[in-house]
Amino acid sequence: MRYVSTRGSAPVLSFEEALLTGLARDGGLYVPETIPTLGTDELREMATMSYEDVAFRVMKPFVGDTFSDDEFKALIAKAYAGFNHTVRAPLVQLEQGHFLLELFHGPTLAFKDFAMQLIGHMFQAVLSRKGERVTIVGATSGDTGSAAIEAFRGLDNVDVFILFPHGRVSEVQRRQMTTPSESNVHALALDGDFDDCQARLKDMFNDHDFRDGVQLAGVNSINWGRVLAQVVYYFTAGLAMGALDRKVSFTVPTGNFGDIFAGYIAREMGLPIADLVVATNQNDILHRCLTTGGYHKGEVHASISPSMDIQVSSNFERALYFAYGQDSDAINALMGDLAKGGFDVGDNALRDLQNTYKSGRVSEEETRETIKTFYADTNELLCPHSAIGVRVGAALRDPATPMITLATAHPAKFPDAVEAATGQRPPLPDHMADLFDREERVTRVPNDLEALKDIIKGGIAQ
Ligand SMILES: Cc1ncc(COP(=O)(O)O)c(C=O)c1O
Ligand SMILES: N[C@@H](CCOP(=O)(O)O)C(=O)O
Repeated sequence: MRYVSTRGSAPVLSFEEALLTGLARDGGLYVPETIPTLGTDELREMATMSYEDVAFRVMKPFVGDTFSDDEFKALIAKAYAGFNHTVRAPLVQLEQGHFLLELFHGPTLAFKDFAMQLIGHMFQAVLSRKGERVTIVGATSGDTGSAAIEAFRGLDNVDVFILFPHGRVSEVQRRQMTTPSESNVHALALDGDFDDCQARLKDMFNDHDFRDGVQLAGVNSINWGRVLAQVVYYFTAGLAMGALDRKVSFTVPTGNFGDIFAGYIAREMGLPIADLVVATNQNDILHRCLTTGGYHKGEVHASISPSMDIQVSSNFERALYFAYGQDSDAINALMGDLAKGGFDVGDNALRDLQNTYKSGRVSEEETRETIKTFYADTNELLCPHSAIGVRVGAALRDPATPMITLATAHPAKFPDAVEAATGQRPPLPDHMADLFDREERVTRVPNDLEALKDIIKGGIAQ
């Protein structure tokens, strides 16, 4: 399998190279040159397999010969051994025809663990084989950062620097990033919003001297490995719901568009999916774009679903690339316009996007109301991001097609918002029970590329 950049002029890479490269050298995102498909017989066999066995079947065609089959199976087994649920991603029925896919049973309580735990083990295997070390820099609105730190803490061939927007993540999220004591972990609180963090990260990748000098690597969904690992749970959930005999739909709380794009890949691979529904919070640029075709940047408004406080949605570039028939010239033009403020999607591409994705938007008040009603009806707590998915999923579902809404984080990561809506404070699980007693270590950093580069160069282990 070969990987090409959405912008068309970066080298074509193998899976191993794409994993270590992160952002393409032309500023684009790597995508597989072709999307492999799985036949009905293979899907039928997968319907009764464990999460790990499905993961192997789904990812193997993309990974090629980077790992032997036995090595790849062992990496997958290690990745999910620490999850706190035997089926890894359980489905819970919400109401007739509407199901919740719980993706928060990993070590940091968010869906990011599914991919991050796996690519952590993949990085270790590849780096030890090559005798190389890398500097991972990540941008986070809260969950990618904690998952990355958990996956890479204490490794001696990796330094990990995480940029998060100062004051704009939940206290639990912040402490997950600032309390690990390993010297290869560096939590950087940036004066800005998540879009600033992600923009500075991409600036670092686009500064080739810096990137080569520090052996920069990325574990955001910039990295194809992240998106790939997230494709798996669409298969386990869809097949468990009988997707071979009837289509199923998914609703996905969305910000950087990596998770919903993984659903698109699952559908292209042959999983019978009816609707893929994008659910946004008040930062609704994706919903507006899918509705009107206009993608114009505004201010990021802080919300009670902070992980989705995003305006410049990185993976939307991948979606546009396919909507424009893999035309990298078109993507270069759109991304050039985005740098100046925004763009309008062409008519054909917009039709394609609208055939591929549906969308809905949920206000702050509606999010609180959904958490409250859900608690009153079920006695269960929902995280604000998952609540946004549940509300949009319920509104847009077709009664004849099962709807699976992704529950992307555990309510205990957002206790203030959940308590304000329900009066109930969700307790942290045992392994994090002393989180508020642990000492924090964080560097406050300016939204300034040169300053950040200096901080990172100075922090790398010699
Ligand atoms: C809890 C939670 N829900 C939803 C999202 C949005 O996912 P994506 O950025 O893949 O669209 C995020 C951030 O990635 C998140 O952390
Ligand atoms: N919501 C994310 C933002 C980064 O997304 P990624 O999928 O590109 O890593 C977060 O929690 O950090």
